[in-house]
Amino acid sequence: MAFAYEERQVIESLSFGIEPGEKVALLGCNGSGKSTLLRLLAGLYLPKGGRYFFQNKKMDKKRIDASIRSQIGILFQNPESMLFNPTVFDEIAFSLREFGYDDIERRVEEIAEQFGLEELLGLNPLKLSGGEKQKVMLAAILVYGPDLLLLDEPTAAMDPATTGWFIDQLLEWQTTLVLATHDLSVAYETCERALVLAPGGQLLYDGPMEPLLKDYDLLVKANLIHKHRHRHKRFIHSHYHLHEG
Ligand SMILES: Nc1ncnc2c1ncn2[C@@H]1O[C@H](COP(=O)(O)OP(=O)(O)OP(=O)(O)O)[C@@H](O)[C@H]1O
Repeated sequence: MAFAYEERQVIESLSFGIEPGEKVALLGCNGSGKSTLLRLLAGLYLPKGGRYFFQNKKMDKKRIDASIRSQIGILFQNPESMLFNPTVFDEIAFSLREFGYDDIERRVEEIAEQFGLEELLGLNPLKLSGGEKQKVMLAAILVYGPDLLLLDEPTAAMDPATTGWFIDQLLEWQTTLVLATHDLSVAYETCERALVLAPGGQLLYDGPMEPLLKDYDLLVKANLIHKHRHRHKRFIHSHYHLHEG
């Protein structure tokens, strides 16, 4: 498929398939089109060229109704843009109410316990820290059990301990996952497959994680690592570097 914002081509003839239950890391430098691709996969944008099939049915305007929305969960890069309820409880309950679930209180309390959010349920979500907001938004998505989970830089605001907790959660969830990240170690620990986008939205790599991490030329080409000079004690030297987080 292909996608452009007005005249600006962002995704160029991308072609790939994802099997149910697969965990796929979406890698690429700033502006390579990861967030745009996640929005396409969520059905928030429709391709401007080519086709996108979700669960063997073509995604089009007619299909994007509540039943599709309840099968796909997307976490945006900036969780603030998604928080609009007066309390954390209401935030997590929102989609459950929209999709007509029963037993809402029990479901919210269960996921709040799993995420360690019990003490925050009565608070205004906008007053939480960045990492807590990410957790609330994730809980609000996972509580309705989507088949496809699309996460845009979910660990960007998390401290190392929370990131570790989050990776453990990701490994437990049975949903299909597409995880956009700049953090190669999070990608490696959670996903068996990687898609690497080049600036301009072409696919540079589609395959298992392990060989990708040994392919320095490709990682440099995709801007996922770089060489620079820096200081170690009294010496200045240069080598390949990961800039994570
Ligand atoms: N709403 C929009 N209107 C016009 N251009 C846009 C819009 N959103 C994104 N773009 C452009 O599309 C390109 C891809 O952006 P996108 O946010 O998908 O990249 P990304 O890989 O997610 O980047 P990052 O790693 O910085 O989050 C960028 O050049 C961006 O300027």
